[in-house]
Amino acid sequence: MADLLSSCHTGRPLHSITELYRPRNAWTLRLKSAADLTCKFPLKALISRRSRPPTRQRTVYATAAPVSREIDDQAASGSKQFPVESSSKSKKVMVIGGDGYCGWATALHLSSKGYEVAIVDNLVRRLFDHQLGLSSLTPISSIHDRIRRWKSLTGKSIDLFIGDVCDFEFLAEAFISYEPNSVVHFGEQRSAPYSMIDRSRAVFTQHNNVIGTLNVLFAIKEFAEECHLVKLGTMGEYGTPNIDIEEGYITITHNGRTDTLPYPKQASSFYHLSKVHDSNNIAFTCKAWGIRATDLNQGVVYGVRTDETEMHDELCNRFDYDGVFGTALNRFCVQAAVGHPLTVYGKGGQTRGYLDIRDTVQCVELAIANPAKPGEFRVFNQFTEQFSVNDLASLVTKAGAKLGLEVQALSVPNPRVEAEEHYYNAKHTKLMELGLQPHLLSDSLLDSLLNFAVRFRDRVDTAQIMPSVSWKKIGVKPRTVAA
Ligand SMILES: O=c1ccn([C@@H]2O[C@H](COP(=O)(O)OP(=O)(O)O[C@H]3O[C@H](CS(=O)(=O)O)[C@@H](O)[C@H](O)[C@H]3O)[C@@H](O)[C@H]2O)c(=O)[nH]1
Repeated sequence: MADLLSSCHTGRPLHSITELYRPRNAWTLRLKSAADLTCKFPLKALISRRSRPPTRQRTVYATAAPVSREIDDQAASGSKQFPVESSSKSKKVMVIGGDGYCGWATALHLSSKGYEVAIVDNLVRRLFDHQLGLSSLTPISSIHDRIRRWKSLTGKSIDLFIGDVCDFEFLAEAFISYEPNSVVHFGEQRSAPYSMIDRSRAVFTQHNNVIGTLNVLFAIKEFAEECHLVKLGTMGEYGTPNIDIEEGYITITHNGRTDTLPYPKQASSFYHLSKVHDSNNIAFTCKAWGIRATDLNQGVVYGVRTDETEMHDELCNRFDYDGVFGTALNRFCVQAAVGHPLTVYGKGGQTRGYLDIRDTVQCVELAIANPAKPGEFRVFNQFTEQFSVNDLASLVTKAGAKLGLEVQALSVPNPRVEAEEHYYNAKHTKLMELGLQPHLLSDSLLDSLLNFAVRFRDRVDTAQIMPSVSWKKIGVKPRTVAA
């Protein structure tokens, strides 16, 4: 904890979140690499000696503290029992990053659909806010209160493993004790601007994301080889090529020979690049070890409410509007609500795929319910509609006017290095074929998002709105001030 406080104080980014939860030298056995450990000590045997019998609800900390049933017991009284679908018994899903924006909504959705759910999270997203002086538009409860409230409302338990997937021993223990059928991996540093603050944040992002995913792949190989990996990738892996974007693969004829190859990747931040590296590692392990995996190349997510999160204030999701973690449409709604000009970066012709958070949770459910085959590396483009930044600005301006808000769009110098006018046409049919029923961005949806922002506008810190992370100015000196 001393480390945590000093990190918050100095703004020093952590190289690994494990630093927070485990004093140095606390383990007699430090894992340098899985291969090291496997040859010196039989890892399965080592961990099975330490593991506990499965329990209905667990909270396991990185240091393998005793199992706690406290949340269950406190919450069980007076709960409304939802029917559990019979097939759920064998459907155990581990949601890595289940305390974050997409992860929390997904964990609840899967739980409500009858899956057994365990959240694995190191809570580092909350720490980033402390370090940078940021805050969600919406007040969010602790993960413990969230899970307790869910249990009291629905009777459904969510297991909790608090720790870092970069710490393989922790991850191995979570896998062995939980025995997941599917792993949904949201547990990555997901902000492009965060990864461009300074050298150490760039290194943190790539280390955290790439090594975390590599550890998940090793854990599947070693402990759960049938387990289906559903990995959150990004549409940003493709960049903005001047040809149509396919779903993962493109068939090319070159010098008279034809092959179907991974679609070219042109990511444009250290964050987006980390996802490219992940995709390569996953594709390789599918081939080499027969892992089954689905890479969900997700677009920009908007919205905040899902059927489950709106059941109670304590289930409320986070809503980022700042220049580091806030994404385009959500930011514009908050800006409109507080009378701040909409921050269109550069010419505003940047076009991306977008989707409602209610579709994120639906897509993940569809991927889990229709798993990839052993050895298959499946790629789905996960978005429902394309918009340019200018499109979004004019939609928000119109919706704002209906609510009596005076909204203006302002072109601000683009802090990023990206094409501001370009061709963009990305395929997104595979999830539709599996049955996705999209929530498209209608007037009424935009009205409700704006109303939501208006409801919480007193919580907005307008100093966090303008972008302050520059792709070109990134340097080696640690930036300790609010980004
Ligand atoms: O106030 C703003 C904010 C953003 N933009 C522009 O809007 C576009 C999208 O930016 P964003 O911040 O909404 O989204 P991005 O940085 O691309 O990242 C987000 O969306 C990605 C999907 S995608 O964009 O790569 O398809 C996810 O992978 C990330 O985790 C998520 O943070 C960019 O061209 C950006 O320059 C503005 O013009 N004004």
